Amino acid sequence: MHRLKSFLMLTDKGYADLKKAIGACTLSNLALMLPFIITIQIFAQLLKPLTGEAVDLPALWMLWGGGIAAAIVVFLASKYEYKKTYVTSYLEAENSRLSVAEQIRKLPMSFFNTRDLSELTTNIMADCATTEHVLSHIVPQLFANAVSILFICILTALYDWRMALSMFCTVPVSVCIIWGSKKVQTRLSEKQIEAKLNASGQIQEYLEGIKVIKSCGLDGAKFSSLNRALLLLKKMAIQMELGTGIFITGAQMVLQAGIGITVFAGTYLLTKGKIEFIPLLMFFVIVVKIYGPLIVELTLLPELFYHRTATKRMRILMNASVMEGDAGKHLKDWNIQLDNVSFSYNNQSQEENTVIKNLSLTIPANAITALVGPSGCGKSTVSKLIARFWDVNSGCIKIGGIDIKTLDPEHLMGYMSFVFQDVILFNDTVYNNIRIGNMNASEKEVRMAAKATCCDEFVSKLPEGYNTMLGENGYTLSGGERQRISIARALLKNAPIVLLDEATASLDPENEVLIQQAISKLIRGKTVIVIAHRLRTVEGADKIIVLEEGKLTEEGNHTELMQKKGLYERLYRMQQDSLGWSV
Ligand SMILES: Nc1ncnc2c1ncn2[C@@H]1O[C@H](COP(=O)(O)OP(=O)(O)OP(=O)(O)O)[C@@H](O)[C@H]1O
Repeated sequence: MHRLKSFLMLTDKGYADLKKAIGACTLSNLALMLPFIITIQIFAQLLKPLTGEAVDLPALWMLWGGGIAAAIVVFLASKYEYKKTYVTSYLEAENSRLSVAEQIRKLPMSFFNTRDLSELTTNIMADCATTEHVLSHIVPQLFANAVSILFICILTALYDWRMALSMFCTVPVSVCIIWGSKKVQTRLSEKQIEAKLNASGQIQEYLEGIKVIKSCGLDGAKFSSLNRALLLLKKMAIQMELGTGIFITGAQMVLQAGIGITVFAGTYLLTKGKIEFIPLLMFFVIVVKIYGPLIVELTLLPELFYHRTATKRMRILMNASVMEGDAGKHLKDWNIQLDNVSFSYNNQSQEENTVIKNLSLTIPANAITALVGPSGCGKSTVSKLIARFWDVNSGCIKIGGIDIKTLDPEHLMGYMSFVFQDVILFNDTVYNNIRIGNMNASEKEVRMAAKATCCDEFVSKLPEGYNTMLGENGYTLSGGERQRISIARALLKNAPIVLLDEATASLDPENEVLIQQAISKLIRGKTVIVIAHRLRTVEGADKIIVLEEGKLTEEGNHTELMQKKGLYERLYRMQQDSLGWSV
């Protein structure tokens, strides 16, 4: 049973509930036998005149009474079963969705590098729905049916083992057929799930990229690749149905041969005088009745195989090791130090994969440090490593003398504010989008942060001011407005370390002035790391670190670096020249 818990990835409560659901389902199945047993008894009474015996009327009335009582028991047992199977399975599905989301929050970014959004959405929605279905419609029924069948098998065997043998002799053969098809079904399930993921990925890409698709005239090409993905999905779904259908139908045919064997064996025993007519009739009624649950059992087993395949990715996700660390260690000094750090995104040590190479540098506390260098030199990567989005492959990063690998990532994040070029806004009100920076902030503090970052003026023009819904990723706002909201968020968080990654790169001069004003309020008295392409914007930084191909090449302030006449000076001059460029 414990294997079932890990197979279905259940929580402790979910596992306890599943055991209750199996018990309730078994109880309900056994209760359903009561009317059947009573009907047989009534039947036996009514047929007595055929053998010259008299009908026992008081016994018959008792049986009618028993029938009514059995109906009440069936009703109560079904109600209990419903509550225990369906209600608890939906609760458990909700829990498992939450635990997947919780796990995703704790996973290192390296985990996401090999997975796309549609796969993770499938993990949270479809895989959890599969578990929900298995919990509500498969496992309890599978176990309960098995118990009921075993119960009837024992009862009939006690009465007449020869008839029991003829009734159940085909069961092991048909179960073996289904079990033997496990490999084929797993392969078909894998292919179908792969096709499903591919199709949902294509749909997502098509919808997300609709602007580019239209502007580049890719409608035809992109639509045909989406079309191909959907056709493949259809093909795989049909293959899956056919593949499963062949085995299930084959197993059912073998199973139902048991009815013929029972009739043949019963008739043979009757002609030899080894069984009486009425018991034989009862066996015939039982055999017809029992084959219903047996057929259901044969169709439920393949669903269990499918579930195993469908939840493979979810299992990998839930078993992936999360980033850990101490949440109780407090940082008191914001001096950041990188000691001989090397890093590659795919965790491989070959030179061509290494993005950061034996990098040692110091980012002084309460000062502005700029990371500059040619595109792809590793500026953003360094900032991601400092925030522990990824762990370094070798060397170490210390903040205030403490290795950040020993700190809980969420705890570490509490010391940092980020302003990225790509602002992520949620489909919520302006107010709540700012408050994300500090969920404990009062309304006054949120409004103050919005005013300080020049959000107030555009928010007051929105139809419902701070209560205006922003739509998915704030599509109703301009780039500059979105950026100001993200700075308001960071200001509200008031973290001692601020990371600015190309925060003003794509803004027009008017917006840039507003954002510079907002940023200067945000970074006052903080340890600031600025990543910038336009060197003009970091001329005033206390320290400028120049990177090239993941290595430190120069460091100093603007004047010192200009005097060195190295890479920085070259890049600076090139950018100055390009200012005169026009179309
Ligand atoms: N998630 C990722 N997975 C694999 N490689 C990555 C990933 N992110 C960045 N890289 C690679 O790492 C290298 C450094 O990227 P990074 O974004 O740090 O450079 P950058 O200096 O910030 O560039 P830019 O100035 O163009 O933004 C690049 O070669 C890039 O292709």
